[in-house]
Amino acid sequence: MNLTKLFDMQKELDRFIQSKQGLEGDLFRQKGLALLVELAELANETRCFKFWSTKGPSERSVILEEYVDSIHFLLSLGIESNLNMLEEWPDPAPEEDLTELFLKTQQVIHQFLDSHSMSDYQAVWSWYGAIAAQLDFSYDDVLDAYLEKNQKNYDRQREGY
Ligand SMILES: O=c1ccn([C@H]2C[C@H](O)[C@@H](COP(=O)(O)O)O2)c(=O)[nH]1
Repeated sequence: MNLTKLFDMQKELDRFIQSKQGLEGDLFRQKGLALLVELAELANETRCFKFWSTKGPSERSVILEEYVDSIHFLLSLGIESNLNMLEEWPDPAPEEDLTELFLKTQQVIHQFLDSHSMSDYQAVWSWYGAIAAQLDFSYDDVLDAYLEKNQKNYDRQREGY
């Protein structure tokens, strides 16, 4: 999937949020922690690791919205570190069960937060691609949900979130 339009939309949204909140400067570390939190929220909605519970996962739409919250912060981190020239979503990492995918993704996010490198940034995208595949989300599903949540984020700022 081509990422150029998403980077452009994210840049606009970030600019809007920062001006609304009266913020300037580097928010890389805050956004890094935000991405780790969103990843954990996503894992929590899938309930993939909750061997002690018989309750099933949340509704698909809830899981998809959590997924695209991560995509917002992943795009935003790319913009903060001038890596938004990445044009295509890198191929997904190999299939594994969801628990393993969440652990690997968390690991590569930490690596990227330390290195700021393009290769680690691409690796984070690859692991998110593998999570999407495992959850049966197509690129179109992700794109549509991103567009919807992007709009919701503007609305929330306007309503004083
Ligand atoms: O600089 C920012 C800050 C927040 N968000 C978006 C990403 C998520 O969709 C949402 C997270 O909000 P919470 O519901 O986790 O508060 O905010 C951005 O896109 N850019």
